Amino acid sequence: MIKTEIGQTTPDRITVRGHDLANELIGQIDFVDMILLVTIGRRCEGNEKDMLNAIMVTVTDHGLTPSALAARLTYLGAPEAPQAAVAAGLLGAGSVFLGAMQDAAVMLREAGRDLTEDSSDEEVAKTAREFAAARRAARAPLYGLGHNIHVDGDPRIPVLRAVSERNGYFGRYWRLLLALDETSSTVYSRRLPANTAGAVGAMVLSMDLPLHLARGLALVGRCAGLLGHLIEDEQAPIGQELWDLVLRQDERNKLPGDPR
Ligand SMILES: CC(C)(COP(=O)(O)OP(=O)(O)OC[C@H]1O[C@@H](n2cnc3c(N)ncnc32)[C@H](O)[C@@H]1OP(=O)(O)O)[C@@H](O)C(=O)NCCC(=O)NCCSC(=O)C[C@@](O)(CC(=O)O)C(=O)O
Repeated sequence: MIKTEIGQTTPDRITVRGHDLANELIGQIDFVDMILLVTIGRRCEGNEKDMLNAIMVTVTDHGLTPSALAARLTYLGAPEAPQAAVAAGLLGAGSVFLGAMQDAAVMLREAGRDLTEDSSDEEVAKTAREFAAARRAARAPLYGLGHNIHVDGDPRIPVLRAVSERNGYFGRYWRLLLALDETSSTVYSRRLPANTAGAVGAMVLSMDLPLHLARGLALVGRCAGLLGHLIEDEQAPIGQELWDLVLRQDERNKLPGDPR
């Protein structure tokens, strides 16, 4: 039997996780509750909603990132297919940009396997030093650390930390992430500041949610951001200008009207 436990439908009724969509969900729960309902089969509990809302707001947009550029260039070629442009913007959400939340969660769980919530700062710092040195030796990236723009610190980190603290989710994984940041300049050629991927990874781990939600929430949130870029592109398209800019920066390309 081909089936799903997520939703069922009849001619006059749709159920989602056993709830009547029309009579129990629409107009009665919000999108963050619905995300958890379809992904893990229950609505938010305790302080989860505040955490998840903060994650969704954080990942929605970051300006002309690789994901936004991919979406707007795809939209240049296929204005009839906004879904393709959004999909193009999500395809690059991988272990380097945007999707690294999941890689960071997996790495922090591995690095913190011998730590507990009661581990001392010294134990956390020692774990971070040894783990960073081992990653360096293996030439393996420290997921959740480093940034090509926010080289002196990701402005989103202090507020995501504060959200986690006020909701009781500032635990060993957050402490380990910050300890890795702290020790990075002694292991690498420069400081690798904790970044949003690391913070979201630590938050999803601390809430004991499935790690797929780390990258998954980034995909859901960025969908809205990419939609914003497409709507803006309707009024102020940038795709052609981007293409021309790239061509012109190589003098072997000449565009109509360019000086010979
Ligand atoms: C993010 C970036 C590529 C930046 O690189 P950079 O360009 O600054 O540095 P590079 O020139 O590559 O490296 C110079 C030297 O440092 C070494 N090095 C650098 N980082 C290192 C590291 N973590 N572990 C070990 N070594 C490292 C490297 O090996 C080299 O060593 P060497 O060859 O010996 O000189 C890099 O950190 C990285 O891969 N991080 C891990 C993946 C990660 O966490 N991604 C999340 C980024 S946040 C995000 O996704 C949200 C978003 O950005 C996206 C969006 O919105 O769409 C947003 O903001 O929302």
